[in-house]
Formats: sequence, structure tokens, C-alpha cells
Amino acid sequence: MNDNAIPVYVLTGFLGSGKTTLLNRVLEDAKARGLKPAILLNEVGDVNVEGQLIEKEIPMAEILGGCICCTSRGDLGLELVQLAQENKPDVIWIESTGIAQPLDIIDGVTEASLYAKLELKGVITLVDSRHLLDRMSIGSGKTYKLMKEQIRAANVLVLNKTDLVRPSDLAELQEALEDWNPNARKLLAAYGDIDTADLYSAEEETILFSRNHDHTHPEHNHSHHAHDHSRLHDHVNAVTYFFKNPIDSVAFEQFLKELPDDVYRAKGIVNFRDTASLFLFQYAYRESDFLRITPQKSVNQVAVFIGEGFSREELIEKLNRLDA
Ligand SMILES: Nc1nc2c(ncn2[C@@H]2O[C@H](COP(=O)(O)OP(=O)(O)OP(=O)(O)O)[C@@H](O)[C@H]2O)c(=O)[nH]1
Repeated sequence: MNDNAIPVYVLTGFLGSGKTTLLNRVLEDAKARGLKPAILLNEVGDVNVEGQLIEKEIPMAEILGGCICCTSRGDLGLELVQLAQENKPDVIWIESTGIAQPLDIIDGVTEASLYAKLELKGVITLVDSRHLLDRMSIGSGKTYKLMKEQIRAANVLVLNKTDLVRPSDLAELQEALEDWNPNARKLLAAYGDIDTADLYSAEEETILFSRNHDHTHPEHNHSHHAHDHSRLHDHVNAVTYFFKNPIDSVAFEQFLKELPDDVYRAKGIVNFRDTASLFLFQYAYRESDFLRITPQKSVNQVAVFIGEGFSREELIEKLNRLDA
């Protein structure tokens, strides 16, 4: 339809569902195909942990300290237009925060296409198999509702972390996805190990477009939008902590194990004094892992914690003790 428009793909999925893992695959694949990708990353915290590790050659824009879909929605359009005009990429990938409302991001992208030759080609939602299974068994709550909305908005659903559930649970999950979004292409994955061609060849017509996109009534839209979000995001909080000192690895692992249940997600870059090297750490839905890194540029030693209703003070106090 729009031959020389830059295709835009949106990656959504709840906190820690595997978006960055998949994005890294997609970027490698784009490189192998000789394509020039650009990326737009959005983080709830004030720093972009993984963004610091992305290859220098890949043009990247960041929206930090909020969620694309609410506080910085205007920024999304601006950043996209700028990214497209300055870098002339072959494809743009947007990774949204895990708490983003997909329909609002879709609105943002389609709005940006009014000002630059961009075309939304795909909304790919990552689903954490084990997390969704647990939420299904509880059967209510804001997180569950948001997960469903993210699932409904997709034209490709990647049921990820299948290594963490039994085959019978997998069947139950597949049935639920079929029920909530019958039109989307469905892929099963562990660590995002899909054939990336499946992302590009899915029919974008199935993307669920905005429910209330009326340019002639901006005030009305705005208030509706703000109202939606005060309900959705009030409960989410994020703590960003910059370490001043190298820290003890054993004490840090213990600290992660003892994180309260209402911290859903943590990640960061830490310098362990006992190994004298830098590590990228990840914590998502009670699982943690560590990857030794040697960044190409200087990076901050920092940790971000995202969850609902946990005590900031207690967390910071524990971090101060680790950092002493
Ligand atoms: N067991 C298992 N772990 C996975 C899988 N995919 C990703 N992970 C791990 O889950 C953690 C979170 O993965 P990310 O790719 O960073 O998740 P994300 O959706 O980008 O996280 P946010 O940006 O914070 O929302 C990391 O430790 C990954 O290594 C999977 O299929 N199975």
C-alpha cells in the first residue's frame, strides 16, 4: 500500500516477558539480512539498562522515566519522526514498557505517520507462560487485565518461556490465547527462539486499532485517556538506584532472593567486588540470572525495581547496606 514507508513494529508484553531477548534476535536477524534497523526503547525507570549495551551502530532513541502510553505519549510521536528522518532506517522497532497500554502506543505510531512516512506493520505481544498461568488461576486483578489487553491488541502472539510450564498447561494457555485473540498468528518460544520471518509475514490487518481515535475531539480524548491511566498505573512504582561502590555478589544474590513478591521486575548493571567484573542482572517473576558483560562504552552501575505497592524506603535501605 505504501511502498517506501518505513515499517514500524511494536513489541509489547508484561514486565519481564522476554521483549528485549526477542529484540536482540530481531536485531541480529536484521543485520544478517543487510537491513538497517533503528530502535525506540521505553523504560519505566530513569535509566535504560539494556540500552547501554546495544551496539553503537544501531540508531536508538529512548523515552525514560515513564510509560510511552501515558506521560510521554507526545514524545513517542516526536522521537519516532526524528529517528526516521535523521537515520533513514529500513525498519523501526519499538520496545514498550511492560506496563504500557498497547492501544495507546498504536495511536501514537499512527499519529506519527501523519508527519513522517511510517507505517505500523506489526504489534507483537510477548506472553510469559508461567506468569499468565498464575494470573489465570487467580482470575482477576489489574495485571491480568493489562495482560489480556496486550494479548488482544497483537497481530502476532509469542507464547514465551514455554520451558517453564508443563505441556498440559501449555495447551490451556494456547486455548486462552485463541479465545482472546483468534486472529493473531501464534508462536511458541523459549528465549524468543522463533523464526523471525513469522513476525514479518503475519497479516497486519488484524492489529486492533484504536477504540476512540477521533482527531476532531482532542480534549475529549485526552480526558478519557488520563482517566484510563490513573486507574491503570497508579499502583505501579519504580525505584532507580545508582551504586557508588562495587558490591558483594553473595549478599546481592541473597537480596534478590528476598525481594518482596510485589516487586515484579528488577534489572541492572552491578560491579561485584569479589569477581572484579561487571554483570547485567535480571530478575523477572522470581527468576534471576547474571551475565558477565564487557560494555563497549562506559556504563552506570545501577539497578531498577518495578512493582506494585512495595516500600521504597525499605528497598533503598537494603540497597544502601549493600552499597556501604
Ligand atoms: N526461563 C526463561 N527465561 C527467559 C525466557 N525469555 C527470557 N527469559 C529471561 O527473562 C528475563 C527477562 O527477559 P527480558 O527479555 O529482559 O524481558 P523484557 O520483557 O524485555 O523485560 P522488561 O523490559 O523489563 O519488561 C531475562 O532474565 C531473560 O533471560 C524464556 O523463554 N525462558
